[in-house]
Amino acid sequence: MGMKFIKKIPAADEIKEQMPLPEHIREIKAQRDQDLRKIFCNEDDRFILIVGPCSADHEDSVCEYIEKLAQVQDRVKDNIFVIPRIYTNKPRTTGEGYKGMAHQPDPSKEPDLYEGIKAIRRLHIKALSEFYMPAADEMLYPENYTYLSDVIGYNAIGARSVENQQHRLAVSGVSTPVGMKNPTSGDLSVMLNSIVAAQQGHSFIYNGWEVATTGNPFAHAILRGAVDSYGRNIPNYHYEDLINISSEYEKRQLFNPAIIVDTNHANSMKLYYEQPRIAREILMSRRYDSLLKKMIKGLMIESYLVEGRQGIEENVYGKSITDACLGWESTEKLIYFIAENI
Ligand SMILES: O=C[C@H](O)[C@H](O)COP(=O)(O)O
Ligand SMILES: C=C(OP(=O)(O)O)C(=O)O
Repeated sequence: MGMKFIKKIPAADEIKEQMPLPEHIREIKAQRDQDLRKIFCNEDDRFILIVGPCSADHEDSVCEYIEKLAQVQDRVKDNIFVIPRIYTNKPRTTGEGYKGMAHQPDPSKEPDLYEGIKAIRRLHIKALSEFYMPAADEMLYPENYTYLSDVIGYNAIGARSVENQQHRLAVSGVSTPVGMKNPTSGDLSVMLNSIVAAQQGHSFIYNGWEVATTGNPFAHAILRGAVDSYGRNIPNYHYEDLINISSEYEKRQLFNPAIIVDTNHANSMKLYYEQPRIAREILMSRRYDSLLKKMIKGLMIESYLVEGRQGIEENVYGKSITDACLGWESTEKLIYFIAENI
């Protein structure tokens, strides 16, 4: 077997016991989770913004970013529900490159998965305890979800994982909203089928247990654009796309139909500075059509303290080492614009 067993990682219960979420924060989180579910049930018409760095690479810069976001959240709280992105696992197209804090708690050092698991739990607990906003993360490794299940407010299943059965079944056992992204090919039936699967209960093997789930009625769609067989980008945020997708989605008679639009990735062709323009266009489409107004519940925006991206060795504080992000000033302006124009 070409696999070396390096270290036995303690089970989630053990790590949670060592690093508990304080009781009063649990209550705040439960309230915030309840508020978010109400948005998905159409009982609250606030617009969701899932916003933050492409990857949560350093605890200090990510927390500084979220502190700024919390101040803005306070000013726009009547119209906008902010979910910070704390993305601690990164899927990679070829397997090469930084795979997130879960792999490398210090991006300049060698991978250390045991320290990584503790580092990502520490970061989620710190951000939640200081700023009271449960964050979004990508459920890249379904088996690792248990290490964070009490702290995360929103999960996404990425474009490279959404057709995978274990991801879909794991989502069926999550009680907070989970966004299922369209796959990189753009095939919408894959995304819609993943929602069908996640909304039903299943029995399967998970972390050495036979488990049964009841289905997640808050599994929904995230549109992130696509790439064709020649590597060209095909956005899916334009008015006609949104109308077609919303009608297809409605036909399936799923629980709580909802769409989040990712303004970066293949929608912006990874041109991070296009995100404000794309966000404006989506707001306009939403205002124009009542079905879109109901279905499009929010946006996902990639943003960090400093705009753009850098090589992992460059060490600019608060600048992305994965995909290029919008800088803080443009992000703040964009959030206020959205708050005034939804
Ligand atoms: O969001 C980040 C990236 O788009 C995703 O992880 C894939 O990255 P890569 O194509 O640079 O590997
Ligand atoms: C990896 C991400 O997205 P996608 O799965 O759409 O590529 C992401 O949102 O960081």
